[in-house]
Amino acid sequence: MPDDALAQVRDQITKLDSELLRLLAERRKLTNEVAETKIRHHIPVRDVKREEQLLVKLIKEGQKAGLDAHYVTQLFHVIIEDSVLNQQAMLAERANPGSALPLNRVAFLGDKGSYSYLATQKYFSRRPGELLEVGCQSFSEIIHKVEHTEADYAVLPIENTTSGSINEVYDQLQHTQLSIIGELTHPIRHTLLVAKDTSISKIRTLYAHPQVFTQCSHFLAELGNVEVKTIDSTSSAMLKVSELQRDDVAAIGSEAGGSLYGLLAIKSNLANQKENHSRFIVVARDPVVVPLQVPAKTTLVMSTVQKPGALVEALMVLRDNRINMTKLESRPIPGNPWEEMFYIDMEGNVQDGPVQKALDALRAITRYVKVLGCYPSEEISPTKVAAANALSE
Ligand SMILES: C=C(O[C@@H]1C=C(C(=O)O)C=C[C@H]1O)C(=O)O
Repeated sequence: MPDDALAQVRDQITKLDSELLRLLAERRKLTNEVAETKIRHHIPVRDVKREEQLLVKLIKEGQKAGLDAHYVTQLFHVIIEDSVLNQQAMLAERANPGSALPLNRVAFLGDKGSYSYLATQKYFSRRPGELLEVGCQSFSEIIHKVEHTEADYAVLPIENTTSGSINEVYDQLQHTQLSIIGELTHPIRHTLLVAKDTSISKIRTLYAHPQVFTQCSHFLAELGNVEVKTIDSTSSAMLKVSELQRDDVAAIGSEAGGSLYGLLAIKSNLANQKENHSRFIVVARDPVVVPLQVPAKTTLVMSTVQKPGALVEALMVLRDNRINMTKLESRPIPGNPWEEMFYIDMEGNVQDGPVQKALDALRAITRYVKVLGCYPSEEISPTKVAAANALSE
């Protein structure tokens, strides 16, 4: 294709992409109007039936336009997830009048470009007020900053789909008076980042956070003659590589983060598992009220009495109240060998009957129970429609 013809078609594509963005912004505005009605009439945010109808219609229309069902479904999952999360954030804000700050000072691990930084940006992009990032060197520093009003919120990674729970964060939660007020999941796409155009075979030194090494152990095992250096955060690893400007030094981090340091990605998908996500919690000094129209999660920490079956008994309380437990984690209690603290995430709102009843029952049979927070659940499971159904009608 001659250069000017290529430029012309690209020009049309650029215009179409801008138009798509404009339409998406318009759609978002309309869904915010829907949220206003839901607030007035106490209607739940999520309407899976409506989503199904919409998807079936779109899959059919897409098919006629030459777009396959999978593509249309994937696209609209992202769009609908965004709409549901925005509406949830709107409702949560209204349920906590006066809580919105003009400036949100948020403490997180690392600096610009760390995964925690990217998660922080994502979470606060849906919330009013400006964001002031407060990068920290350790989880205890993050907690300290919020406890001592040097920051308003903290964003902390709590678990990863490849490496599991982040014990240090659980241990911090045992001692703090802060409350969990939100959660989010963020895809972790580990990429090999370099400062200069080079190849993997030339790399001799590799910087990354220890969690990252765990998540990429298969890739690292294949690397061979490379000195692996652990560093306190992904952003420190990226900064180091950008400062050194050598063709035999690399860092592992996200491509988006690396671009903030002018780094090039020479290999992506380094994690052992293809689907690598981290779940982050957002904590603040005061708890929040979660409106009943929004799916909520409650996290508690408890220690059971020392007798056989004590944990089972506690879990039966959840079953008896038809509460779905989404996570159970145990951590040692310092100074009490072989005793454990149990952390439980469950679906449900502390203002609602079943969770209140369960908490009362747990208080009666355990040594200690504390609610660490009740917050809107950001795990938006995508609505499924069988493409065959959509196309057969
Ligand atoms: C916008 C709405 O809220 C949610 C988001 C939807 C969407 O983005 O299309 C559809 C149904 C709801 O789960 C709605 O109820 O119409």
